[in-house]
Amino acid sequence: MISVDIEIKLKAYHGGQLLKVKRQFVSGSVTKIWGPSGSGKTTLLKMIAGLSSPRKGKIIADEITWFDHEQPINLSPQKRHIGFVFQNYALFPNMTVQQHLEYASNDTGWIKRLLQLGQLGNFTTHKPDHLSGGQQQRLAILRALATKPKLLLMDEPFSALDSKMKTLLMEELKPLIKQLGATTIIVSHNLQELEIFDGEVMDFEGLV
Ligand SMILES: Nc1ncnc2c1ncn2[C@@H]1O[C@H](COP(=O)(O)OP(=O)(O)OP(=O)(O)O)[C@@H](O)[C@H]1O
Repeated sequence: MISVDIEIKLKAYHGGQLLKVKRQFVSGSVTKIWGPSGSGKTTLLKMIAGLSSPRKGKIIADEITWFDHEQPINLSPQKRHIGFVFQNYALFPNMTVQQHLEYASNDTGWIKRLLQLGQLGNFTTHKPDHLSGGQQQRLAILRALATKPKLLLMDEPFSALDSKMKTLLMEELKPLIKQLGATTIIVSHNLQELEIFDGEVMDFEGLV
């Protein structure tokens, strides 16, 4: 269970609005986050991942405090053991597909399975600038899964994929996430595309 009770002062949204999020994410569940552009969806993911700090509040994961502004405690992203798919992929320009995955995992069987999942088996020696946008996005997803994270945060993870690839990938991703037992939070502008995942919707409209 991840318990989030935080306040974030959004820097530019209508001149500095306060975003309050109080929510529990049940272990192994999928939550789909939807809301207007600029409402703070990415910012929330970054706060959970430890890449930015809330103004106030607490984040507790399985009884371990990740963030508490009073104590103060702020665990580094490395200690939170999260898989993060960034909206802009954040790939390493000098690493090949294979190196991206080996950087995150030394489980060769798992890497092979991920390459199959993302249909990147024929591109293992390619660096990001020799991959299409959709291939880059798939690599970002595979890299996030490589560490077998218990918490998977995905920010618009399917936006660059054609509908056939999207469906295929999601169909394979669903059992894989279940196998990992990963608590999953997916930000998407298109809730319909996430239909395959059973889970609650968290609506950001009206939160700020
Ligand atoms: N670390 C931060 N602390 C406070 N505010 C931030 C931080 N990072 C970004 N912001 C501001 O928060 C607002 C929301 O940005 P964010 O990227 O979270 O929106 P979003 O809902 O993900 O939007 P989109 O759907 O367009 O991706 C922006 O105005 C941005 O400037």
